[in-house]
Amino acid sequence: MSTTTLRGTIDTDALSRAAGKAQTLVEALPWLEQFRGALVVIKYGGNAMLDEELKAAFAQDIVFLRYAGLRPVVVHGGGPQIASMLGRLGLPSEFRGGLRVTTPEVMDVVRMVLTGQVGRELVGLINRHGPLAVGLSGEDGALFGARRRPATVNGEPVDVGLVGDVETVNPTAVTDLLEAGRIPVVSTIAPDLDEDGQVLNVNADTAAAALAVALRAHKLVVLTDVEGIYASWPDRDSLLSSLAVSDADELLGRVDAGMVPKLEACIRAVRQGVPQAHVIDGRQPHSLLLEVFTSEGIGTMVVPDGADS
Ligand SMILES: Nc1ncnc2c1ncn2[C@@H]1O[C@H](COP(=O)(O)OP(=O)(O)O)[C@@H](O)[C@H]1O
Ligand SMILES: CC(=O)N[C@@H](CCC(=O)OP(=O)(O)O)C(=O)O
Repeated sequence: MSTTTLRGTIDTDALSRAAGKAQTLVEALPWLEQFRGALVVIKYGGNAMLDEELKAAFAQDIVFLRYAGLRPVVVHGGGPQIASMLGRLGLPSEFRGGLRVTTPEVMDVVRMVLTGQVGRELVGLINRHGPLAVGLSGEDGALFGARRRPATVNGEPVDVGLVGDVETVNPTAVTDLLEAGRIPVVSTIAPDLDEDGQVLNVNADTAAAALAVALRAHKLVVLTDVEGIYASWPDRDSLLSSLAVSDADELLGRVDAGMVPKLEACIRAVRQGVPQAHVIDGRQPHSLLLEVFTSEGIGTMVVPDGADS
């Protein structure tokens, strides 16, 4: 629609679109105030990482957070990318109890793909916007120390080889980078605390939670390939917007597949002092910005007991 004035034509539709954009920016103001300087750990999952446009949008969001005054730390996975490289090399890709069976040959591939490929690519995408991102793995500066853990299948422990759980975090390598204004991009390979020179394959969700705790992060955000946490998966009407940590604990027995380590990560982070942990849809472009800067948020938020009221 247009209106003619003495000075020419005013496009009233364009004006109302501009007002909508301004409204979106203004809505972000309280969150910009609340999160100024806030340290946020973002776990970027393998399946939400397969589309080129989504990856570029994710990198934009991370840079946006940094320029908006937050301190983002990226922890990435890469399960599908590891599977693809194992396939190319003719090695088996097997999971038991949600964890990859990791022989010494598989460990070499996991380390090469996470640190040498997936991490490098994310660093490159972020650095298109400026020299901000620096990649590191749990080996750098002794960031992580891990101990071997078995998987649990039908309540029984099952050996999955060179797989570990993070037990120690020395966050100095990350905090040094943050102080220098950088964006750390972490791959989750960890030295074995019990065997000198050995490294272990660590699930990226649980490693992100351990890092969020050690850094006293304001929030942990886990991007994945589903809208959030469903109370009774796959019932699409059961998406949860928020849940208390003891309800999350109770739900743990009823979720399966890849959601188990994500829910465990949220519980671990919140129980150990991170005020909020989110599972959001990495398939939706700019979901991270919607989570941080809009009043409705997006996905599912896990909070301490009593904080959800
Ligand atoms: N209760 C639940 N809510 C949401 N997703 C669930 C639930 N239970 C199982 N899932 C499954 O978990 C998957 C996410 O895990 P995964 O594919 O391993 O993620 P990523 O590759 O991001 O690490 C979802 O796509 C869904 O199939
Ligand atoms: C022990 C274990 O299973 N490690 C994972 C590490 C990568 C990861 O967690 O990647 P996503 O976040 O993409 O699932 C693996 O080897 O696939």
